[in-house]
Amino acid sequence: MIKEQFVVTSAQMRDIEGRIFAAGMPVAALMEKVAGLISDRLQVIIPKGRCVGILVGPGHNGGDALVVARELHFRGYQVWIYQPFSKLKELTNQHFQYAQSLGIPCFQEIDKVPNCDFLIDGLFGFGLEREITDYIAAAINYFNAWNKQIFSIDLPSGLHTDTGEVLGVAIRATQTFCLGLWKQGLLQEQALEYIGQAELIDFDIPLADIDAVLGEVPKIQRITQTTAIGTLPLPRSPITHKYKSGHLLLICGSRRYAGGAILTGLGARASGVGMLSIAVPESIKPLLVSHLPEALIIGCPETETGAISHLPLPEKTHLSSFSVIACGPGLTQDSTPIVQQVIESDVPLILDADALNILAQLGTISTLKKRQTTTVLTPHTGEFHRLFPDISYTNRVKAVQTAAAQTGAVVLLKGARTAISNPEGVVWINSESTPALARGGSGDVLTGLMGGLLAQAAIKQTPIEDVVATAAWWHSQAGILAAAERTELGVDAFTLTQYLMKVLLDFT
Ligand SMILES: NC(=O)C1=CN([C@@H]2O[C@H](COP(=O)(O)OP(=O)(O)OC[C@H]3O[C@@H](n4cnc5c(N)ncnc54)[C@H](O)[C@@H]3O)[C@@H](O)[C@H]2O)[C@@H](O)CC1
Ligand SMILES: [K+]
Repeated sequence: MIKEQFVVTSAQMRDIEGRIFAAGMPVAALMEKVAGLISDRLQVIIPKGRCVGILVGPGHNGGDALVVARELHFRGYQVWIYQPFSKLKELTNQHFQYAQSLGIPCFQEIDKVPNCDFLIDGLFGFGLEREITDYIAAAINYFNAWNKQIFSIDLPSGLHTDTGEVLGVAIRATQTFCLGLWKQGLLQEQALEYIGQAELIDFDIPLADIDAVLGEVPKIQRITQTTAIGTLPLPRSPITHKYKSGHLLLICGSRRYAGGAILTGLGARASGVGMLSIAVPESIKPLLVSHLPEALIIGCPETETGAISHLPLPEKTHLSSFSVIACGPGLTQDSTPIVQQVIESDVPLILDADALNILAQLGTISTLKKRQTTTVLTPHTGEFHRLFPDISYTNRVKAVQTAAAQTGAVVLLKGARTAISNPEGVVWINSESTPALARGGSGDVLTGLMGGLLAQAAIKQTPIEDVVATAAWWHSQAGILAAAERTELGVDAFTLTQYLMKVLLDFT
């Protein structure tokens, strides 16, 4: 396990730091170490000699900020301090006294502080307990309105450490230096606009203390390159053959949405899956064959609206001859019998897009209850709400944990911070993505990629949620690389499929 993987709540962070202090590490020493690391980072980012305003809170977040103030002062920056509180924690107060003794200008009144281009936000960290009100809220709005670069210590002040919700008002940070371990709130979608660029400041928390508090298998983990690459079906065994690399069946497309079938097929191709079969309405079979000559295209009888009416699988190749089935992209809602058929099968199944809307109409929980084998649901927020109308998704971690527990499925909730939970509540969060992916078709690509990876994983017995997490990571890394090379406007779903292979070369 690497530090970047862990995700903690404020209570867990409190417990972990409590163990460090109980073991003898003085609080002041840890504060000095942490603030020293932050000062080193700031010295690289903020040009020498510039004016830096330090916003100081009443607790140890403020203490961190005061140590940073002292250090930047000695390194030649023009530092001033804004500290509007009457009661400070003991250690924070000592640092405040010392900063004043050094002649660093300190202000208690907001309208007295001089202008400057860089602010350090040390108002609140993981000790924020309640909504921020009156003169503190006014100060936060005041500094946000400056539209200057703000560097937040641990968390942007005002964000709930666990849910990422704004407690009244919050600092809009340019960069956030998260201390020691990623706080859960920083991985929640609603916090994104306040966090800016987030980075972890590792201050050598012993793994033993983390394990003691989080347990052997931490409930919530952040997907990292290390965890994702480790789950890829690489390297291949030299004696493999096409049937040992999984056989994926995609059931997708309609006369109206032929493109969805093609994009899903291209996503599956990029996964390296050994055998790929794609069931589509007969009328678009030639189209699929032309885009995916290596795939076995199954032309299906279709309804008068051009949707698949049933699967003409010759008796010998019935559904259970496939390692995985992925169903839904471009299906339209006229293929209910197909969705029922695959749900009743005993084949590991991914349901996406229209298959999810059909599942919602059939009754999510009651329909899935019968399934004994792996099911993966990949809704975006709208589909999630239709599937689980009474689960709130403001805290997306809790939302996927609840949905997974209720259905017995692995649930992936798409978004800027995609969250994945297995039925036992073990959660993966994909913490890097790009708005470039918020386009029609990119979800189809993910479904195909995920299906192909799951089909190959069936052989290695990799936990399902780890494979789903790897698919989400790979998909977003391809989007990030494509956006870097083509801008965020240049990542259409087809282009995305081309970058899936390219990005992997950077990581393997
Ligand atoms: N625990 C430790 O000793 C260490 C903590 N560190 C820093 O200390 C922070 C945690 O420090 P604290 O636990 O003192 O808490 P914070 O500094 O995050 O919160 C400050 C204080 O603000 C008060 N407060 C909370 N909500 C408020 C509100 N809405 N309006 C007004 N006042 C409010 C609380 O009484 C709290 O004590 C971390 O985020 C990190 O920056 C690091 O220096 C590492 C060492
Ligand atoms: K802060």
